[in-house]
Amino acid sequence: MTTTAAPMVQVQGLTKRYGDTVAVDGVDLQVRPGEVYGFLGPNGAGKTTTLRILTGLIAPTSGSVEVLGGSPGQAKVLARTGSMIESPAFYPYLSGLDNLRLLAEYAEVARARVREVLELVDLAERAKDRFSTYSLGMKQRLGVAAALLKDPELVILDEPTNGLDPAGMRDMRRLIRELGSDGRTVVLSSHLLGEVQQVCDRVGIINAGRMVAEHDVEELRGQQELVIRAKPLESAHSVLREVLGADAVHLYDDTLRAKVSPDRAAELNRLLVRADIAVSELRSTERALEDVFFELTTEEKTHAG
Ligand SMILES: Nc1ncnc2c1ncn2[C@@H]1O[C@H](COP(=O)(O)OP(=O)(O)OP(=O)(O)O)[C@@H](O)[C@H]1O
Repeated sequence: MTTTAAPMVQVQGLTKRYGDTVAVDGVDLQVRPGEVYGFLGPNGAGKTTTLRILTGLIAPTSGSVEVLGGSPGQAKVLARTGSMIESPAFYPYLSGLDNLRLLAEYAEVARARVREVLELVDLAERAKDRFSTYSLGMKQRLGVAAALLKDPELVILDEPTNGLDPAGMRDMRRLIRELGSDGRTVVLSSHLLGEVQQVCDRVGIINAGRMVAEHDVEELRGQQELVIRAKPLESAHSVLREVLGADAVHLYDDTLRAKVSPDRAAELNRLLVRADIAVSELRSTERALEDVFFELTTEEKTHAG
């Protein structure tokens, strides 16, 4: 665990182009010591590209990237970083144990550490079975075990639950939470909101190569809004827009969602009734991360034209 407050990862204006494709477009992000940071975005948003840059696998086109106070790929940085980017490669005919022993030897890590990481990822009992007999979840957990061999301060995992069944996902989530509570800093990418909500402290949302938001998960979850069901809905929409501003009211299925404090419910109800609108429901709710995500990514699309 690090005692300095300096960020573990500091990225500014990061851009990566492949010919005409801009995979990552001016991304800023900051990962703080000890947090589990979720890098969330739909397929093709630029998550893997960014994580590959953070681990020094590829070079950025432009922008500044600092990992653990150094440059990605530098030996002293790699020594303190563990990563699993895309599916980890292991020898199918060797056991999990022997695969890790080979890696440990290569990385000059003590053999005893192999047992420790197998325990950590809950694979000790199947350690002597061939890799090819493992379930996808076990293969992924072995990938995490490999990433942990050097006892890294920073762990970078690209879509660690991708393709796993519900039980495999649950085990992986539990493992990530354990890593986080151990004082390690974890950066993971995911296209699953629920997952990020369950395991991360902070989330950076990326869409079409651009960072659309960076928030505390609690802060996002804690945002309140009013759900209003009324007839005619369009009239209710225009009344609320007038009072609250166009940005604060959205149509969502057959309801209106207003980003206001629940204290204003009675006042808004009065206004609607006075305008001859029948209000059948008016309640406050916490905004789901999914709504926030949807709103941010569609806004971004609109801005991008
Ligand atoms: N080596 C490459 N050559 C050309 N284009 C690439 C390359 N790698 C990624 N891209 C493109 O860059 C964009 C971002 O890809 P990236 O893999 O980073 O997204 P992602 O968010 O990780 O999505 P996924 O979850 O689908 O992997 C995509 O349009 C992708 O096709």
